[in-house]
Amino acid sequence: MDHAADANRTDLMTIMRFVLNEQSKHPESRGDFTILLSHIVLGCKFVCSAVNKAGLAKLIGLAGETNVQGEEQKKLDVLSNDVFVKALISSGRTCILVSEEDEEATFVEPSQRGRYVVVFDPLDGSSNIDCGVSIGTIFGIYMVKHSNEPTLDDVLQPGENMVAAGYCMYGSSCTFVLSTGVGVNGFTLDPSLGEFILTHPDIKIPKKGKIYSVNEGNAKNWDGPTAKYVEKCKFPKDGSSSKSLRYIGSMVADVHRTLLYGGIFLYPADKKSPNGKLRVLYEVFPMSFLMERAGGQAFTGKQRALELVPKNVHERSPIFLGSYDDVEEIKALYAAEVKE
Ligand SMILES: O=P(O)(O)OC[C@H]1O[C@](O)(COP(=O)(O)O)[C@@H](O)[C@@H]1O
Ligand SMILES: [Mg+2]
Ligand SMILES: [Mg+2]
Repeated sequence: MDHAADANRTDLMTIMRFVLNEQSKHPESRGDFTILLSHIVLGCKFVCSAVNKAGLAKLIGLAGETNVQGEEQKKLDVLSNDVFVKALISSGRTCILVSEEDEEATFVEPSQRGRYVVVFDPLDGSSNIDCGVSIGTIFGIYMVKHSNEPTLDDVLQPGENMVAAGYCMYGSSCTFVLSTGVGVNGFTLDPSLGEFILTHPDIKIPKKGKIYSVNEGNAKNWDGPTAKYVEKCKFPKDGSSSKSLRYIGSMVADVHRTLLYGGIFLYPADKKSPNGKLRVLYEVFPMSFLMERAGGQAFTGKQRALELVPKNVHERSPIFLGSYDDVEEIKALYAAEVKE
């Protein structure tokens, strides 16, 4: 490494410096959010390190348990969940936690309680763990209404009430993407410093993209608008070029590529899964929040995704998210179906 050049990088913006700068814009702030975020970041670094040495440390394979969704839990799912639950509770800033891996919401003891609700998917893309393909962590943060008496209503809020959302992708590099409500910023972990550095300031998704991302193996069960949309991507009739298909099967990685390159990510409803597969609170909402803040859109097939009001913590929803113009097209197809 060129240390002289490194020393000259006076603009090195670490994620904590970034959040402290944001905090200073709100003189009334007590710094609670900054502390909460520092614990989430620490959890991500811990999981990143475990993911990197998974094959060596015998962390791949099944843990022998099944989670509430009936899915087999991988060892890394279990470990990541433990890491985030401990990191979040020990921040002293959380009140209620909802994890993909836990059946019920966790209400934090009054002595350790703070003002935030955190919903999270500790490890997204589990099916890609054993082959070393990109996986991630997704989170969304709400403010509790009354911290003295937290109830499930504090969790079952529409996504537009979130105060922040983000994800960390454990890929060829470890990337943390965050929105605290205005704009979206991306940070890359410098392993030699152990710090996330701002590398993707003010991310804006291209207005239209050249990529669609969907599990085409489910095509025989799709509804009309989804089938028509994918057909248009492959065989456009308006003279435009066809779109390329890219599908990793880890939402974090598929959404990250969509955010940076543009295009659309679809996990639609189908005849076998009328509510789709992805979970509203800790997959659909955080990613929809980020997409909208980056200038894109997120649609369920019926409505703007962030306006959904979940009725239970593990509820699922179809989701179409990405570039503004691409989502407009699928919205038009669903609107036309209603008129037919
Ligand atoms: O294999 P499929 O049905 O295409 O599903 C892929 C989707 O499932 C998920 O892996 C579900 O997430 P988990 O691994 O957290 O259960 C998403 O990341 C991804 O978008
Ligand atoms: Mg997931
Ligand atoms: Mg998961």
